[in-house]
Amino acid sequence: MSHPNKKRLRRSMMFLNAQKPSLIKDPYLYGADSLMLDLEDAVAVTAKDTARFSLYQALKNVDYRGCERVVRINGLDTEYWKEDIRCCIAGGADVLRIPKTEDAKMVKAVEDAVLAAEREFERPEGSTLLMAALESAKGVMSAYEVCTSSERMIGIALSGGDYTKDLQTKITGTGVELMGARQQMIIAARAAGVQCFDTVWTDLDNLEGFRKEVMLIKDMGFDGKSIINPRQIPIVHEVFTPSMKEIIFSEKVIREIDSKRKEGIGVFTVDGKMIDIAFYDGAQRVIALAKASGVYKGEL
Ligand SMILES: CC(=O)SCCNC(=O)CCNC(=O)[C@H](O)C(C)(C)COP(=O)(O)OP(=O)(O)OC[C@H]1O[C@@H](n2cnc3c(N)ncnc32)[C@H](O)[C@@H]1OP(=O)(O)O
Ligand SMILES: O=C([O-])CC(=O)C(=O)O
Ligand SMILES: [Mg+2]
Repeated sequence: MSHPNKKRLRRSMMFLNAQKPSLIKDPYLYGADSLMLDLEDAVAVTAKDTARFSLYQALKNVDYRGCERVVRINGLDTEYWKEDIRCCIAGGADVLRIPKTEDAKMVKAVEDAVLAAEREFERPEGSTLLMAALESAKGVMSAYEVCTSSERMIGIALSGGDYTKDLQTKITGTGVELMGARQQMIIAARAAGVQCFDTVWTDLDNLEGFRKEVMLIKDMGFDGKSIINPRQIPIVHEVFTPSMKEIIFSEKVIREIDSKRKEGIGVFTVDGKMIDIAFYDGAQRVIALAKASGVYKGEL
């Protein structure tokens, strides 16, 4: 099974609380690549049923205008997750985010419930995608097995709040406590051919610190970031969208490699930088990201 949306653009994945009907009505207006409607930690235990009901109504009745609808279900150690899944599939969610994922067995349990619900509500089998949040040392240690646990898996996301609790440290704002997890997760995701997303930044008014963190994770290779507030969207998009300078350089690299190959030349320079075939895929990736982000005006 290969799903057309498995690798779509997911620079910004914005959480919103499914408990508040006002929040989930028209949030696509903010322009995040994906919306993550939360049934888990943003929803008080006393409001789980009402949140699920308002989520179902929103999935059924709101036109999200192409914005991907991810739902974070409750954890597998709760009494809620099975009903969450039925409600998501009945409503037509695009992706389910599994919180606190520790191993492939947990993904398989969700996959079984999703397939049963797709049959029950007559949705195409395999149409619902999955992603897994890793929120513990054990989860991060299992990153590769989780990435390869299901054909439905789009990728893994670091969940720094719960993860640092498990590591017996805290979010410092410097990123030092998340370094090992980020490195291990991006390597696992790339080895498995799936996407990798960074954790939320909760220090809402510190937008400079946020920008630094986005730049760091972009340079590490991440595909995007979980976010919690519309103010964070333009920063993520600015950092993740290739600049005109990068686009023009990548075009030159692609064209020069194509033409030098015909002349039998393997290594040369572009704007004073050594280039050979090893740089081809990276340049193609910049152009693909520019196209997906809607900023490419060239002819490649
Ligand atoms: C550790 C974890 O588990 S993280 C995942 C769970 N957390 C969440 O889902 C939290 C999502 N975010 C939020 O609920 C809010 O942004 C808060 C509570 C953090 C801050 O709320 P506020 O102080 O109201 O933020 P702010 O003043 O920037 O809001 C501005 C506008 O954006 C809206 N807004 C804020 N956050 C969101 C959001 N995540 N999605 C959609 N709209 C939002 C507000 O409703 C407000 O709209 P209005 O001007 O029409 O009233
Ligand atoms: O997924 C996230 O980034 C939010 C979260 O649950 C956590 O930090 O524990
Ligand atoms: Mg968490």
